[in-house]
Amino acid sequence: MTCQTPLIVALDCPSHDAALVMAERLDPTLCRVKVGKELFTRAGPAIVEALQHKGFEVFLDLKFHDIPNTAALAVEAAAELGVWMVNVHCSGGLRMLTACREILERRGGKRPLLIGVTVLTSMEQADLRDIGLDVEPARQVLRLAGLAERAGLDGLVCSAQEAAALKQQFARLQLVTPGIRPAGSAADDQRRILTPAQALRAGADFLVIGRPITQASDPAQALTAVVAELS
Ligand SMILES: O=C(O)c1cc(=O)[nH]c(=O)n1[C@@H]1O[C@H](COP(=O)(O)O)[C@@H](O)[C@H]1O
Repeated sequence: MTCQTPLIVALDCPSHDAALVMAERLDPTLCRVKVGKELFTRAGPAIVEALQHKGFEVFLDLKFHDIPNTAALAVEAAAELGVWMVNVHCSGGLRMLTACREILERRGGKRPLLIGVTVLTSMEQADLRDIGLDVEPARQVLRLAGLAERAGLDGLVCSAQEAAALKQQFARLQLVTPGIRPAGSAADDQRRILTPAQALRAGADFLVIGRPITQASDPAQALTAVVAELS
């Protein structure tokens, strides 16, 4: 089934069954789905297979960040699950990123898109200062994007607020942007946010949306509303 929109719904659900109930309300021609740390830790590879069986392309969002050998083998394991996209933290460094890309190339065949997380969309300048980085988020994102480019990754996770600058400098990289909030939605723990339409206009290739859809009283209707905003 071909997905016709850039939308990726974050299935941040507490169990296999809860994720499948949510997926039932979504349409695989209107969105891909993301399996993240909570769901994968509870439900394991079986939930990825079940979602694929329902026709969804799956972004496995485990944000690997480790020594090069460990991260690369984890990425290889993700590829074996047949996921559409997998991510690693750019702050793992150039050698880690390169090892992840190389292991996918050695494996050959159909491989997932390998995407580097830059600065989490929940972080603002004060959060970076707390971890010893005296730099604006947008500047740090560009620095990490340079690493991803050198390592030959397929794209970046960033805030849509940085999309225009990134597209200008790194046109090849696909931009995956969480921190998407339809007008009027709560920001929750997100800090660097844009609306779906703003994100697309800024140059985002894929928009990750979780709670505004999954916690809506009618998730299918919330998804349709976002699709309508984008068309
Ligand atoms: O890699 C991610 O997907 C990610 C990176 C990032 O910088 N910010 C971010 O929010 N995410 C994920 O995107 C989703 C956003 O969910 P909502 O805030 O509910 O829309 C969550 O599953 C996060 O884990």
